[in-house]
Amino acid sequence: MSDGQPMPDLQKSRDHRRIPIAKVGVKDISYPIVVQDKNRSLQHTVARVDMYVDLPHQFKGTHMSRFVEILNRYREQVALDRLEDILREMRQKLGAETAHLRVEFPYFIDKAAPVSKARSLMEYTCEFDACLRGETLDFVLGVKVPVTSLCPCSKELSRFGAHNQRSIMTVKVRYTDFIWIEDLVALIEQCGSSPLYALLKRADEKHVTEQAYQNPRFVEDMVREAYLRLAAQENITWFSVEAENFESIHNHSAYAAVELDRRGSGR
Ligand SMILES: Nc1nc2c(ncn2[C@@H]2O[C@H](COP(=O)(O)OP(=O)(O)OP(=O)(O)O)[C@@H](O)[C@H]2O)c(=O)[nH]1
Repeated sequence: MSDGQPMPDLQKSRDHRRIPIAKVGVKDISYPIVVQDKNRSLQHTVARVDMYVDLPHQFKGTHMSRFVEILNRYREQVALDRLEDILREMRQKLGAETAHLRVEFPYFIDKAAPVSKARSLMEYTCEFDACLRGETLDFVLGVKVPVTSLCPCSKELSRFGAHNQRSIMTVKVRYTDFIWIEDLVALIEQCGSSPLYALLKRADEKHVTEQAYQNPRFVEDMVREAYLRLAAQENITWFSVEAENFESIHNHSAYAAVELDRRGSGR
């Protein structure tokens, strides 16, 4: 305080409502991170970061500045292999039992167009969602994969064409051995009618249009195809897949979701 008196610390004071808080902290901090890249070793990107801890009922508030202090101590090193260190430090510095750290970031994959082979960077929104409770680290990798879907019903009924649209497939996985984002994207891209590319020349455009027409998929087909492919990977202990088709003939989306949990099944 400018008059030399100690500043009051309201956060530390007692709360009498006897209500513990499961998650309190900072949300949506923009921060540079480093992600392992299958083809280029490392990829630098900028994440939106959420950091939360639990707060016992007797405390009025958490110490918000400490979350940002911790993040800044890991400057240049906020990466998958440091998440557990960051979570441990959050728990310790905030006197909490549970810590949550979620980073959502754009990740870029260099793809070749199907015919011209023209190369371009395609953006995928990814997330690392980690939680440390006791000695258990829970980690979920999430990726949003945009694809084209073409409606089988529309194709069946129509003399010409079929309605088609951009769809977003959201996959989340828990696993035992490292999974590349690139491999997860490639797996999910097989589940729509056609993959998306940032750059298509005319020959490519003809190819993806015909590919989608030959490969019609309901939203149900998309999540079922993803289920089969993900369930075939022993390494994956849990997954969820959502598909949202932004229908071109409706002002609403078609949606489907599936989930498989093998944790505790001895596999
Ligand atoms: N707990 C809490 N703090 C908030 C909130 N909104 C803003 N803050 C501010 O977060 C700032 C930092 O608080 P602390 O982390 O306790 O700061 P500090 O006491 O200087 O730091 P420490 O000595 O490490 O506890 C304060 O200025 C708070 O007012 C809120 O909703 N809850």
